[in-house]
Amino acid sequence: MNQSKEQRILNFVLQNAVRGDPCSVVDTIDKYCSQKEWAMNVGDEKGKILDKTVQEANPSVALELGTYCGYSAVRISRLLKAGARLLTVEFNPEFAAIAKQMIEFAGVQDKVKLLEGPSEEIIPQLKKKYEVDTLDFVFLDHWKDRYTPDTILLQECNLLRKGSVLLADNIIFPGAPDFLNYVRKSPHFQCTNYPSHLEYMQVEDAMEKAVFLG
Ligand SMILES: CCCNc1ncnc2c1ncn2[C@@H]1O[C@H](/C=C/CNC(=O)c2cc(-c3ccc(F)cc3)cc(O)c2O)[C@H](C)[C@H]1O
Ligand SMILES: [Mg+2]
Repeated sequence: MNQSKEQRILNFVLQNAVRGDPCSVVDTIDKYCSQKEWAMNVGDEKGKILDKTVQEANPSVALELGTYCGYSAVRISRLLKAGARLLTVEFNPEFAAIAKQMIEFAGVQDKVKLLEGPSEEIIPQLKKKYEVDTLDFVFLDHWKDRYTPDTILLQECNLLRKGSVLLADNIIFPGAPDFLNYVRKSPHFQCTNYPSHLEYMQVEDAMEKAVFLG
């Protein structure tokens, strides 16, 4: 049975990237997805915005919603300080298996915990089952219509603290209009927009940072 695109991306990394080098894994995925097959990784242009936001937040505990192939999990975890950790959530078992191998090949498995299941089930478990107090950083890159319900759920579960940073991908394309509305209208968030382009394309896109004010 022929391979999936995600399996082809992983194989290209296993054969062309440097084991234990997260930057080479990120660059190799970008090379494959810009030259051979497009895929919905955040990519290098928006990835640089992600990098700066992560470095500014310097999180001890970070959460990612929507692991997919693990591109942004590797990209985020390479910037984490000693002892810091990234929890990344993926409910598609095939993608979770790909991402697990990607994370291990990059050598960041000690910083990244891949949680397999739907975010709406996992978020309420973070405190008790995954020993999270509050989240310092959250990257939203899963189904776009789930950004708002999950942002509300994070608040209901008391997982955000004053200064927690949310960063959302695809504000313009495919778009997350209800999320944009929600955070920009809420008195509990301070928002910043970062115009950019869709990964590997010359199509407008943007990221939105929403800092929780408590
Ligand atoms: C209901 C369960 C919710 N809870 C969930 N819990 C856990 N995991 C979840 C949940 N919901 C989804 N996931 C997982 O996250 C991933 C999903 C990622 C979604 N990303 C996009 O759709 C997108 C599209 C384009 C795009 C641009 C241009 C085009 F022409 C086409 C596409 C670009 C982009 O940058 C994009 O990020 C993964 C595939 C999926 O299994
Ligand atoms: Mg995206």
